[in-house]
Amino acid sequence: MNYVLKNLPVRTEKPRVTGFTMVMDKGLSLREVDNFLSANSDYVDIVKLGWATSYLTKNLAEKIQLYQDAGVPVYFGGTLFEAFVIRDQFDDYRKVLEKYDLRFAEISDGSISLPHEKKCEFIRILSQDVTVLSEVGSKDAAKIIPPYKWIEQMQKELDAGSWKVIGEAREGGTVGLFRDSGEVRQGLVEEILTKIPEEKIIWEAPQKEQQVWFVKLLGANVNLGNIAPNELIPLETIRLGLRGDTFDHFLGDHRL
Ligand SMILES: O=C(O)[C@H](CS(=O)(=O)O)OP(=O)(O)O
Repeated sequence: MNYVLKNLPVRTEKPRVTGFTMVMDKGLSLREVDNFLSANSDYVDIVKLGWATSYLTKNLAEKIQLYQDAGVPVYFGGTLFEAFVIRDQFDDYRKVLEKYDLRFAEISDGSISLPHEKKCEFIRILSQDVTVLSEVGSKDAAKIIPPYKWIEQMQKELDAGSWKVIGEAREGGTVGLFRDSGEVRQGLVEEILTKIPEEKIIWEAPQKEQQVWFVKLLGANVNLGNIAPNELIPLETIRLGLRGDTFDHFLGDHRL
């Protein structure tokens, strides 16, 4: 850090299991990735190449290499997995992961209808090749999944071999964990936390108010995802109580 400030919450350091931040890259150029890493590599734990943007991204292999050389793992958004599966191309998907030397993969069913047992089967198969993150929740705002179902699916996916489960919110943060206004479905989150260990969950929380809510509930080292590249240092300040939104939260008795 650039100077000393006392009584800050202790942040976990890389490689992190908690306090983990997933950034969504939706088409950065090589130069932008280089700039991003030079400013942010201490704070980013994993990068998701959002949905199927990797299909169109130029210099994809070089871009993945840039991240991986900086010690930042990369994975394709779950929508890409769904795009292969719906076309009966799961084996091709596995080959693509191998071609790009990806060691992480996301399995989701946010845009397709997939029997849950089948989703778990994909998790079991893919987790033999790579570390699997699986996403729970629908991208369809009209599809409200009750909390007990979220818990059941998260548990089964972890049992099938997922390393962590991701709570769906989309890029905008207006579905899944959140109402269409962006407000947190608080009861859902609290109920999930009664059964699923906190360190096993990555909460997609693209909006600042959502990040603040999670930091206040679970502390500086909550796992958060779908963070925009230029919002990473701002998020760190929220985690550390160095932005107005959480400034008082971590001060305790350390006041004038
Ligand atoms: O679920 C997500 O966060 C994303 C982005 S969006 O739904 O297309 O906005 O999809 P994913 O396939 O997980 O990258």
